[in-house]
Amino acid sequence: MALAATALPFDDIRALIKLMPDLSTEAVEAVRQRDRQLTKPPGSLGRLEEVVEWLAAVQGTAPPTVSRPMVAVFAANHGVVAQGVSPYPPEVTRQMLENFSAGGAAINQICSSFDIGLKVFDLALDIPTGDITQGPAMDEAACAATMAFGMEAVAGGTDLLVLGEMGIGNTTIAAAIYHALYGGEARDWVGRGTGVDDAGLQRKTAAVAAAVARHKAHLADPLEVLRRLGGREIAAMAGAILAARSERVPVVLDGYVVCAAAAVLHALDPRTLDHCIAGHLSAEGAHGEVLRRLGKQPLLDLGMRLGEASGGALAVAVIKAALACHRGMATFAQAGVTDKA
Ligand SMILES: Cc1cc2ncn([C@H]3O[C@H](COP(=O)(O)O)[C@@H](O)[C@H]3O)c2cc1C
Ligand SMILES: O=C(O)c1cccnc1
Repeated sequence: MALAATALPFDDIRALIKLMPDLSTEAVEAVRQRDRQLTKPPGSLGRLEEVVEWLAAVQGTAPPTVSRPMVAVFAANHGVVAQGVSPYPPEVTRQMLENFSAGGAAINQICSSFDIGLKVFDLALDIPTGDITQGPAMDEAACAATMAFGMEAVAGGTDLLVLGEMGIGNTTIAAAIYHALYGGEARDWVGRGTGVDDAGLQRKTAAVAAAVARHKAHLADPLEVLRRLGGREIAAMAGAILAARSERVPVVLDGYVVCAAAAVLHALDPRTLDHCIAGHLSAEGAHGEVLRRLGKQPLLDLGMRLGEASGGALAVAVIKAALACHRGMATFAQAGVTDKA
């Protein structure tokens, strides 16, 4: 990409969005043509059929392939925890990374159940971002550099990417982003996260309201929302989504927190999420409204509210089965089954 030497980092991101490849309508047509010949009534696999069309559209090939699915978990710490917004201390972020390495977390078990690779990225856990109620989370250079890190992190090596996060306090960060992008009242976007009590919920709502009020004059630009109210894992995931698009890699979004990264990109240009699917509906209350605004219907609804990419990774099981049906089922001619007249 040719960029002027004077270009600001955020301008690089905007330039990259303009270069996004379109999805392939030819590949979708080829998938539909094969689907019509498979031994089942047309449309009977419902959403599974759409999933295969989506994979083909993104990858630009028919049939599409999912041979190396990968979960990428981005971890960061947040200054806003000083406002008493999480029942857990920020040390838990690092402790959970150790748990991921040891294989003891939910995401380890889900990945091994469905043969999914797992990579975890530590985004300077010892240096929390600024408390968003007091000032910006990051400066522009740090935010753009973290987006670039997210792009590099997922480059190559996968044909289906699931994004996830670990960061104590990040449901407050996500709520602030939604409140900034979508308006309404702070309480519309705030949930209990890991389980704050009523007093904690009040502190959380007050922190989200205070953060958005403090930065109000600068929130018209979604990238300013990201740098002022976001966190490093959110910025890295936004970068990862963009990189996946340029590499034609389909992306599975996890829950309420991951979708905050998606929402920033969607506000810049809704087409940035054409290669993304919503893995599940989180039990964190506002997630349904977020998905409605993003125009995404979740694949699963299991009452989960964990993060770590757990809901997204479970959706890979459905995606793999959808593709196995498409690639492996016999046609009416092959099986000697009579098609409808
Ligand atoms: C042991 C443990 C494991 C987790 N795995 C994901 N999260 C999830 O909870 C955090 C956000 O919730 P809040 O905003 O309420 O702090 C994130 O780290 C998220 O990934 C966890 C949280 C805990 C405590
Ligand atoms: O849905 C999520 O992303 C979520 C919900 C609660 C806690 N952490 C993450």
